[in-house]
Amino acid sequence: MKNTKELRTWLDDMKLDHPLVIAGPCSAETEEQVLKIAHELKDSDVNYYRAGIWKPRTRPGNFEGVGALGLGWLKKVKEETGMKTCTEVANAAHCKLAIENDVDLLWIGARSTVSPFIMQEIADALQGTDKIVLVKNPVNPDLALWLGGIERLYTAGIKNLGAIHRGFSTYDKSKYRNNPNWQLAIEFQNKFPDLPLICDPSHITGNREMIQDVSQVALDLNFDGLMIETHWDPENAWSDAAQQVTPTKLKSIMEELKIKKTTETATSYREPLESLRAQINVVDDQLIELLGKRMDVADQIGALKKDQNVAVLQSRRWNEILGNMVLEGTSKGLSEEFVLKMFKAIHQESINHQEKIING
Ligand SMILES: O=C(O)C(=O)C[C@]1(C(=O)O)C=C[C@@H](O)C=C1
Repeated sequence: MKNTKELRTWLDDMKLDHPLVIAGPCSAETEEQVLKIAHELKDSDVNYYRAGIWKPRTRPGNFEGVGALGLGWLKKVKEETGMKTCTEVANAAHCKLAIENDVDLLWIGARSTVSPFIMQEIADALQGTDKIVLVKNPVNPDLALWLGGIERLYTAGIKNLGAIHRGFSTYDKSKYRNNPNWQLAIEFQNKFPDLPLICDPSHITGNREMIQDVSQVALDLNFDGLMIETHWDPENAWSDAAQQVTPTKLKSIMEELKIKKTTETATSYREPLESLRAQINVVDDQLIELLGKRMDVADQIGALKKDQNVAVLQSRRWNEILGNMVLEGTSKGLSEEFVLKMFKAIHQESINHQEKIING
């Protein structure tokens, strides 16, 4: 699959003056709940009404969705409000039922994207469909697996495609339910700048208080739209209660979001930008030059260690450097997280250099 402008035709054809908005409850619970939320969202920026019908849960025993019964409720949403509808599909049977019931947009969840078998089964079941199909990232930060899933659909003749960034599972404690790992989303855009990319701040945060901020970051990073779980009574939702917002809150989130231009041609922007970018280029060259010098010194230490039969890893020295650099870095306005990440990468490169000297 190659990047082409055609990948975004379905989105361009909608001629939206705001990001694409997909909203609705995490799960369809009752017909009354589905319709009540839909009516509250009818006169808003929402383009597609979402509701999970089949819910993959981490552990058995939780509410696993109402199943095919909910498809009739989504049909009613369309009849009564005119909003288009969408739901998650996870196997061939779901795809068949969703298409038969005229669901407009289907998404594939993170737990399905991880499995090439499931992705192929879904691609075969949807062969040639003109429905929009969005693929959530796999639970683990694996760009190739994510793109591979999308490619399976593309090869099956599905051309109205897109991706949803819902964050990545981590074992580390973090303020997010699923780590946004924005760098990976940036790499995704570098490879496929025209493939529509939607952010799911509900699953990234797991916490309704953080949805506004994460949505803003997504728009600042040129995401094309947002999928936000919305419930008329979030606290009592049957699934994901902590991350759903009310329809009123969703509307205020949309109003407060600052939508920025991709770029600007005015000289008042271009001229100072060019001069600042020239400065960045000089500093980047210096950084590379210095890193090269540091590795030369590491090579010399490596030769010494080889000579004296000493181990490459020197934890005490290494921890001393890390501690000092975090202090230095934070005093210059750098975050501890960044300093640690950067020096861990430098240390790894230094070890690789010494390994080559010692064993090469
Ligand atoms: O000080 C050393 O012994 C080094 O080899 C240098 C260095 C570094 O790059 O700073 C590399 C490996 C060690 O684990 C500790 C530090």
